[in-house]
Amino acid sequence: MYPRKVKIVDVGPRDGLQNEKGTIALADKIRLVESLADCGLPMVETGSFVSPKWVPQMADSAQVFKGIRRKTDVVYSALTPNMQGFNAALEAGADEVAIFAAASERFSQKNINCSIEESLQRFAPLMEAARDKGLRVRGYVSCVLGCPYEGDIDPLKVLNVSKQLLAMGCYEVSLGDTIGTGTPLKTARLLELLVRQIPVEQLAVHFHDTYGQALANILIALQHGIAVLDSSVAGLGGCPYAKGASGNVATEDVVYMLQGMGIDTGIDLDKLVDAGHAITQALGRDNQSKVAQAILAKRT
Ligand SMILES: CC(C)(COP(=O)([O-])OP(=O)([O-])OC[C@H]1O[C@@H](n2cnc3c(N)ncnc32)[C@H](O)[C@@H]1OP(=O)([O-])[O-])[C@@H](O)C(=O)NCCC(=O)NCCSC(=O)C[C@@](C)(O)CC(=O)[O-]
Repeated sequence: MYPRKVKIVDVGPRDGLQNEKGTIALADKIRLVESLADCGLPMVETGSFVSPKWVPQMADSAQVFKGIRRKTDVVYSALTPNMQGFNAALEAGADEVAIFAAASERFSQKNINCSIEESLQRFAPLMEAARDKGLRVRGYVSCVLGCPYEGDIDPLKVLNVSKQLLAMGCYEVSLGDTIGTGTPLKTARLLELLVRQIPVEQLAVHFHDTYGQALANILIALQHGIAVLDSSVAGLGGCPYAKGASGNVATEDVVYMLQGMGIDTGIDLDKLVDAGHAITQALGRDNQSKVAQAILAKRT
């Protein structure tokens, strides 16, 4: 009924840190990526090559990529909105890139300054360049279960954008509940529609935990056969263009739940708790992971 093995993509160094207002030392960013890789995570979203005017915190992504000690079995990926970002990511040594579209017109305008249709046109040359270079491209769809500007989103819009990203050559689409308003019932309705038309191997889920629904929604995703989950160590994060959006579901909480279900992730939970503790200490932030809080309390 559930997948036996699940791939977790930790997006903490990108989605987790992009919204931080204060300066984060380059060394802390590098340490975070390296420590996540050391936990056994197969993929770490390491940075983003977007306009530094739009997202200043990601302005040093090239230095992060260049500074990390790499493990050969880990994919270090980057977010790229256009050719400029793609070229910079390639130059910095990203193993793969992700393009990001939305199921909401207004969010698309706020986030990347163009319509959904224009964003897809912008991605076309990037997809061609990636094909030429043999680089895999992941696709994101934001606002799949609600938009900060439009409210409810028609699941058919999510289906439509997802299919277009896959038709353009993305190997997988990650479905973003950007503001965390999804509930299990809404998630089930969306996924029932999607898995009828898209091979489940091409779907991933990306839940923010703003309303505390993320683990319940992940369980629904697993029931639909989805075996790729995005999360962020210590529950870091938030989208700068979605007011009030809190962090992604905490990786520690996801790993703990999956371990309890007998699902293999290949991740060392104790090391993960250490990684989350180190970055929250560096940021001077509370750790949002309940599991990390419990394990850390037990240790002392
Ligand atoms: C897409 C743009 C660039 C369009 O922004 P624009 O202003 O329309 O772009 P432009 O092409 O007119 O260029 C304007 C300026 O930006 C520069 N520029 C242009 N492109 C780049 C680039 N790649 N890297 C660096 N600089 C760039 C370009 O060089 C120029 O510089 P200027 O001449 O003014 O000095 C902008 O809107 C942008 O950067 N947006 C990024 C927004 C973002 O990163 N949002 C957060 C990530 S999405 C997210 O969190 C959701 C997700 C993925 O996690 C899933 C979920 O939870 O839903």
